[in-house]
Amino acid sequence: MSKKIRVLVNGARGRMGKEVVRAVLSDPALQLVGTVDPAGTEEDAAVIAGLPPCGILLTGDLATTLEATKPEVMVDFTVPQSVMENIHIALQHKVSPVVGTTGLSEKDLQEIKEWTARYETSCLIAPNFAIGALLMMRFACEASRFFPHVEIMEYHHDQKLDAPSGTAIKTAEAIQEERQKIKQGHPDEEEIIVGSRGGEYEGMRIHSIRLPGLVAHQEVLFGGLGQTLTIRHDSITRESFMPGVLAAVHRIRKTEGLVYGLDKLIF
Ligand SMILES: NC(=O)C1=CN([C@@H]2O[C@H](COP(=O)(O)OP(=O)(O)OC[C@H]3O[C@@H](n4cnc5c(N)ncnc54)[C@H](O)[C@@H]3O)[C@@H](O)[C@H]2O)C=CC1
Ligand SMILES: O=C(O)C1=N[C@H](C(=O)O)C[C@H](O)C1
Repeated sequence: MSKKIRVLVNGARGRMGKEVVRAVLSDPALQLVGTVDPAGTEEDAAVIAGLPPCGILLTGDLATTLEATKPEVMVDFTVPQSVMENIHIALQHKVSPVVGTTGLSEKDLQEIKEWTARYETSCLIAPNFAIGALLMMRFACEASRFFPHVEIMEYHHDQKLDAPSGTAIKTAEAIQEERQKIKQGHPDEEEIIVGSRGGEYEGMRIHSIRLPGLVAHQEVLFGGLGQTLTIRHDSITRESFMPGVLAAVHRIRKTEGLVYGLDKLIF
């Protein structure tokens, strides 16, 4: 059997981190070597994830843990405030980040690209790891060639820190490359309550809904003459992201530079 890929999970105490710990432990080709989360150190990562102990304890400092455990890949589901520093530290240690954390700007992506070149280490930034979400984005791009009037509605749990979601931003960016440029809505429309028409990206409106009970959902709604078309994806549980995360962990070391979007790695 070929050598196992050594994996560190950053944010291992979070909703996604626990799911990733379970997924990595269930994949015989991967070896969980480290778990980091300042919210709860010295606890067994598998126990936190609801499994029998695996002997890997949570630690609080990424750089020290990278040096001690020597992973090849760091999976990061943390918070927008720390993700840039996490990526920089991992790349400095020649560890490939597989990043699901959202809230990164275009400027951030440019900086990460420069780091990947400087440290000669690949990095994946994937706003959404669910295969269905990738297809939703792809189908939305296709539809926007025929229906340039489009609004994006994203629905998430109310603990989410960033708005709009990384997926909505990626969808709008991808649609923008395909669709005819137009100004949507009535030229004289007025917002009586500020924000009613949502955020604007290149003439497209993005609406962010936050409610308990939701996980991660998105509708791309197109309007044309006498018809509408809705393309919708629902992540009902966070397991939906795991096949994509595992595929990325398996492939990231075989690629170079910055990869933005899981579609670039698997389609
Ligand atoms: N790309 C994708 O497919 C998906 C992306 N996400 C994104 O992943 C991120 C995490 O989401 P959740 O797990 O729901 O959040 P969460 O709040 O449940 O977990 C975040 C964890 O990161 C930890 N953390 C905070 N600062 C840290 C640091 N400096 N180093 C290490 N750990 C740190 C927190 O203590 C917490 O345990 C969010 O940005 C979210 O938008 C979530 C689901 C899917
Ligand atoms: O915070 C979440 O939960 C999610 N975040 C990602 C995003 O911002 O698009 C991916 C998914 O929608 C879940």
